[in-house]
Amino acid sequence: MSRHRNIRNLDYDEEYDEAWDESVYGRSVDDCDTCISPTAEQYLYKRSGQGNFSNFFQHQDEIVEEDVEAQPEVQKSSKPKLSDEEEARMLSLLDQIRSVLGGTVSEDQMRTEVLKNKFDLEKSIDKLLNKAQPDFQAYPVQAQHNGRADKPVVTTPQRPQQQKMKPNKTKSSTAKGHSSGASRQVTVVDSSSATRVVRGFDVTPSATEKKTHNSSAFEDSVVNGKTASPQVSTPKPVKLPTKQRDASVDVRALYSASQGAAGKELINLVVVGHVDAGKSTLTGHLLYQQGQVSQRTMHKYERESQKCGKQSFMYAWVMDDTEEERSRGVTVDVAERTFETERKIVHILDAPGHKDFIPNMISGAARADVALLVVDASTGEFEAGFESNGQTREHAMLIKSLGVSEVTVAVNKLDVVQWSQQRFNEICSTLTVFLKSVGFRSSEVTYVPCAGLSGENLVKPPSEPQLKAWYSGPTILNAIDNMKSPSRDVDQPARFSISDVFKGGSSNMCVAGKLHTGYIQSGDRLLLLPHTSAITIKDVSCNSAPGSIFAGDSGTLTVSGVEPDELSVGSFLCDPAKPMRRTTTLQARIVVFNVIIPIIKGTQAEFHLQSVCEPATVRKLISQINKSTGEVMKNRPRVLARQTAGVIELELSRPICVETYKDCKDLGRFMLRQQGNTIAAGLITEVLGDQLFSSGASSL
Ligand SMILES: Nc1nc2c(ncn2[C@@H]2O[C@H](COP(=O)(O)OP(=O)(O)OP(=O)(O)O)[C@@H](O)[C@H]2O)c(=O)[nH]1
Repeated sequence: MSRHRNIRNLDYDEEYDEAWDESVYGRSVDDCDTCISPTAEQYLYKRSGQGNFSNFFQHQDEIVEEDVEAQPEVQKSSKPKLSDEEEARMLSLLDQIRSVLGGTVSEDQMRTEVLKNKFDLEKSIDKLLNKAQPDFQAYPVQAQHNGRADKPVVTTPQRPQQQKMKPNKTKSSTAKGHSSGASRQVTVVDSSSATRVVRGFDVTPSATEKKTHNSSAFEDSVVNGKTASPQVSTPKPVKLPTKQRDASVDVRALYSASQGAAGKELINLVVVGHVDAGKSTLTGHLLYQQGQVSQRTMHKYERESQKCGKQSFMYAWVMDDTEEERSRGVTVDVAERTFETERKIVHILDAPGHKDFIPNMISGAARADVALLVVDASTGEFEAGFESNGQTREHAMLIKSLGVSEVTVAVNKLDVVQWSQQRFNEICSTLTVFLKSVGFRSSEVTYVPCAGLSGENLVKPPSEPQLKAWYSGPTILNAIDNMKSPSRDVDQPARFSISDVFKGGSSNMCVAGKLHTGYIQSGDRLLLLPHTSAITIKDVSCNSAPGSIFAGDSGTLTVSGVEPDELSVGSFLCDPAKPMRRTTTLQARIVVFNVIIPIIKGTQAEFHLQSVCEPATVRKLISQINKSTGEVMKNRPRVLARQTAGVIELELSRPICVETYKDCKDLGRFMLRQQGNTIAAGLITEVLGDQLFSSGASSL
C-alpha cells in the first residue's frame, strides 16, 4: 500500500547507489513468492525466524520449574464472619481489586486490606500496592519509526518487517498510515478483557465552569494552568535560522482575499463509524451527486466492480481507490476529497472503520473540525457498532477527544428496515444519551436518515414515499452546510504537520499535510523539525489562493534544500523565528478511559499526536484531579484507574515536536494507546527540557 510508505514515488536506484539493504527497507511484495499481500503476510505466523515465540521473551535465562511439593501449605485464614450484604460487597470489591492487581496478591491479603480500610476500594488498592509492590507487566509497545533516520528504539515484541517502498504508486490521500503496521501485529489478547467501554471527558458542567462551544472544563483547566510547575531540565541550545518575511503583511486581509467573492468558509469533515456502516459508499455517492465524479468514471466503476462480484461497492470505489481496499472491500487509510456546498468548501476525510486501522483514523480525525458519524440502521448492525468494543463508540470518543466540535449522525441503510421511523427514533435516542456522555451537547448533534447506496436524502430531499411520510428535515448536504467552521489562526506562527512524503513530478520532494496555524507561501523558508534543517518552499498546492496555504487548509508543498531521508511522516514545518518545542519529556493532563489495568508509573503506551506515533513511558503520576474542575484530589497517586483524570509526566523514546494545549489546541492534544485500545486522551500542559530556542538566530 502506497499509503503506508513514508516516501512514495521515490526511485531508490537513483537515490542509493549501494546494494539493496534489506534490513533497512524490508522486502517487497514482488520479492515474496508466498504471500498474497504484504498485509496478509503480517498476520502469518512463521515457525522459523522472528515468528518463533521464544523470541518474544526478553530474558533468555532458563526458567526453573517450581517444585510444587516444596511449597508451604497455604494456611487457611480465620475469616471474620460477614453479613450477606457485607460478603456481597466484599466479593464485588475483590473482583475490582483483581482487575487492577491481577493474580499478584492472595485473596486473604485482599480481604484483610478491604476490612482494614472499611470497604474503601482506593485505599485498599493503595495499601496492597505499597505492601506487595506487585510486578506489573506494562504492555510492550511497538516501536513506531515513522521512517525517521534516528536509531529505532528496540521494544518487544518485534515489529513485523517493513514493506519495501515501491516507486511510482500514487494515491490522493494524504493521511498515511505509518503506524498501521504495528496495529495489525498479531497479539494474544483475552478478547473479554479487550472489551472496553470508552468515554470522553466528563461534561457535567459545574457552577464555575466557563465553556466555549468547543472546550470542556478539563480543557479549560489546562488553558488556565492550575498545574504545579515541574522541574525543567536545562535545554540544549540549538542555533536556529530566522525566517525572512515582510512583517507588515496583513495576513487576515490576504486570507479574506483568498476566500474569493463568495467568501466560502473551509471546513474539514471526517467521516467515521463502525466497519461497513457505509461511510465510503455514502461519501462516494454524495460526491457523485455533487458532480465531483463524472458519469463515465462511475460507469467504469460499475462495470469493474460487477466483474469482480462487488457491485454494491461501486460508490465506495470513489474513495477506496487502491487495489487492496477494493479487493477486500475495506477502507484501510484516510482518503480525501474536496467539494463545495452553497456556503462552504468541504474537505472530506473518509476514515477507515476497521479496528485494526484506528491509528489511521486518528491521523485523519486529528485534522478535522467536524464529523459525519455514519451508523448502520439495519437490525443487529447498529447494536454491533454500539456495543462496548464497536467502533461507533470508540470513534465518537476519539473525535471528541481530538477536538471535533460538531457531529452530523447519518442514520444510514434505512432502506433495509423499510424506512422505519421507529427504528430511526430508537437509534437517535440511544445515541443522544451516549454522545452527551462523551461530551457533545444536543445542539452540536444533528440526525439525518438516509441510504448511501440509493442516494436517498444525501443531496436532494427524500423521494422515497415511506421516508417522506415522516421526515422533512435537512439532507446530509444541508446538515454539512449548516455546521460551524472554527476560526482560523492565520496570524499565528506557521505549523504544518506532515502526513505524507512523496516525490513530485520534477526532481523535488513533496510533503502533504495540514497547516494548523499561520500561513505559508511559495518562496518561504521554514524549519523542518525534529530534524532542525532549513527548507525552502518551492510551490504550494491547496484549495485556497494559488501559491499560499492558510491555517486550517490541507495541501501539498513542493520543497527543496533537504535530503529525502530527512523528510518523514510525523515531522513538522514551522516558522523558524518561533519554532515548535522539541522534547522527549512532557507533562500532561489525561483522562483515563475504561481500562482494565490502571495507569501506573512505568506504564508504556503508543503516543499519538497528529501523524506522530512514538512509544512513550509514564515516568511520574503527579496528581489525580477532578475531571470537571481540574482540582487536585490527591498528590502522587499510586495509580490512575479507569474514568479518572490526572497529571502525569511522559517520556518519549525519541524527540518529538509538540506545543502546549494552551498555545495550540491541535498540537497539544494526544492519545495513548496500548495493544490496539485507546487508554487515555491527554492535553499537554508543560514541555519539559525543550531542546530548541530561537535566540542567537542566524539568517536563512
Ligand atoms: N442496503 C444498503 N447497503 C448499503 C448502504 N450503504 C452501504 N451499503 C453497503 O454496505 C457495505 C459496506 O459499505 P462501505 O461503504 O464499504 O462501508 P464502510 O463503512 O466505508 O466500510 P469501512 O470503511 O471498511 O469500514 C457495501 O456492501 C455497501 O453496498 C445503504 O444505504 N443501504
